[in-house]
Amino acid sequence: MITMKDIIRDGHPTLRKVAEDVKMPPSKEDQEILKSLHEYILNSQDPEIANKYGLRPGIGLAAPQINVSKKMIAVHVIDEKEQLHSYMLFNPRIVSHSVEKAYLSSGEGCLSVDEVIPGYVHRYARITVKANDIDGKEIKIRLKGLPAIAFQHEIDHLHGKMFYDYIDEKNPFTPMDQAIAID
Ligand SMILES: O=CN(O)CCNC(=O)c1cccc(Cl)c1Cl
Ligand code: NI
Repeated sequence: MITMKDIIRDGHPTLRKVAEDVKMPPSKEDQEILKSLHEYILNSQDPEIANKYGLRPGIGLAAPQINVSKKMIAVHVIDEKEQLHSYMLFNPRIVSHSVEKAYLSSGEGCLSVDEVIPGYVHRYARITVKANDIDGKEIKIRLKGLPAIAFQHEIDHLHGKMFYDYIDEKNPFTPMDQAIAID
């Protein structure tokens, strides 16, 4: 199982690389890695397991964060309508998005960043993602709200981007006039 010692931190070069596409159909090894990312998030959201193994909670995880520079992400998050969004994906890419932006009013955090970096991270409010599922089948997902934000945070990891790259240092809490605040 993945624990915090497997998570690489800011400054490690892999976090700034563009990850490799995963060849389809996926190998057993790639499928195991993808499952381990998803397992970490579930474990990190279980108070007992998280406490026992000292896991920082997460709603998503990307393979580069465990020093695997391949396009794999896992997300497990409940949206504002109490709908569960749980995914393990290869090669996710945003194929279309809203003009409208959104941000988490509480800002964002990252397992690969040990300090708290306050500020609004402006992202697309709605996105359409194409990806391959664990068996290699192509899927298309439309997302909004917190799941859309989480997907953008994870897909950024596959392109060497970190959430704080978007925070305006001079005024970290710039509320973009047209942007939606998500609590
Ligand atoms: O890349 C994934 N992580 O670093 C896991 C820890 N961060 C989070 O779960 C997290 C926290 C706040 C906002 C977003 Cl969008 C995310 Cl994703
Ligand atoms: Ni992160």
